[in-house]
Amino acid sequence: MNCLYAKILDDLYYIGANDRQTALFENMWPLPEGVSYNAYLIRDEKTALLDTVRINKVDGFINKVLEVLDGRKLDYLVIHHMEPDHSGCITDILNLFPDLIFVGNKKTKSMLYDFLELTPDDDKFIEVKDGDVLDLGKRQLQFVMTPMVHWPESMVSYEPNDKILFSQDIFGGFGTVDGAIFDDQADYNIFRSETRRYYSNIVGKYSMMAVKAIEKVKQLDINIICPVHGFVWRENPQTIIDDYEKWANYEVEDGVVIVYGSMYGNTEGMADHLATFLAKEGVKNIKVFDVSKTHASYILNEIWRYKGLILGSATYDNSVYPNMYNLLNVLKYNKIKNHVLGIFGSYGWSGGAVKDLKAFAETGKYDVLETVVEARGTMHKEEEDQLRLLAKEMAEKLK
Ligand SMILES: Cc1cc2nc3c(=O)[nH]c(=O)nc-3n(C[C@H](O)[C@H](O)[C@H](O)COP(=O)(O)O)c2cc1C
Repeated sequence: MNCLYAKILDDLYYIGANDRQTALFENMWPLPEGVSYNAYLIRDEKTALLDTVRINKVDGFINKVLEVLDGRKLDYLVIHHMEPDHSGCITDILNLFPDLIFVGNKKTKSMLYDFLELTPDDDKFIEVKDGDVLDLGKRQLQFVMTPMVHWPESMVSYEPNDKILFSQDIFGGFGTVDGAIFDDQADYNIFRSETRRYYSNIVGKYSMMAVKAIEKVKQLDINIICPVHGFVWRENPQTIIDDYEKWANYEVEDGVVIVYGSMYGNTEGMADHLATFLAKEGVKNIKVFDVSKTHASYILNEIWRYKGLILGSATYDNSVYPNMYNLLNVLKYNKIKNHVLGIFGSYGWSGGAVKDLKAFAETGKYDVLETVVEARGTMHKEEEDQLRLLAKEMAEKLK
């Protein structure tokens, strides 16, 4: 039965599960490299389980919890986050240890009823607020509220003796933990893109709240970060703090993402010409995506990374191409900032795509390039020259 287990420190254990079976996280985001659900168990004068895993991994998880408890009962179940990928086994754990005491905040308590129909008595639920401490014996857990990162009840806890942050979704990423549970056992560069894809698609829209949460946890002296997805950071926790801080502040690198929506190749041809012109202008990182082919989560991941964004669309029923419309919505609700935006498109008779792209540009905080290129049918010499100009304007902005 799949279940991962590792000793982090004396009487502190990682218990988690790799999920390579689920195709789509939240039934939306592709998981080609899987995802891990991480929980932690502290064996002190009191025992405490920090979160659980998704229900599809319940059997292995329960076995491992029992093994690590080694005959002891579970005193506390700390719930940092009620999303089902972490709360999925709560009822099973409660069935095993009916006397356990839940630890959560006010919102957690109501969610226990909303999602699991659990109504613990007052003496079976410790309601914590910012700064409250749960004493386990040698170790304590100090709670820090991190609302909307990325649910209202989300909170983290800090263990001051060993300087450990149990950070729930914050500092997590997609990708299974393949043998290497700790950051010093693996090359993070291999996982960075999947971590950014997790951030940009799952946490990104709450970036304002993420900035606040990161500011709060940065006040703590941290040696180890234990998130609920991905590595345990014990060698270089600052690496993931720096990455998250950068992404939450929409800090970007030089480079351009071109995304196009095209049925018969006219818009695609413009995109390829534009990429060539950008390269000639000396732009180094250029990525071109067909909006109908690449899942929006990958496109958003690259947009989150690079400063330049150029959107091109064929006209479809007087409007922007439907799959591009979907991406525009993704960009809108993620409140993308710090980007230079270019626009191009193609139409057959009365147009519509470029008009819609221009209207989209006004909905966000984009630095919109002056040249907008619109071809009737295929790109002609005039549009080719305009695309060259558009590339030049973008390159100038990246200098
Ligand atoms: C299903 C369909 C619907 C279209 N609707 C419109 C339209 O409403 N207005 C318009 O000007 N052109 C319309 N066109 C024409 C395309 O926008 C035009 O052929 C464009 O060059 C296609 O670009 P592409 O080769 O990148 O797909 C439509 C084309 C198709 C195939």
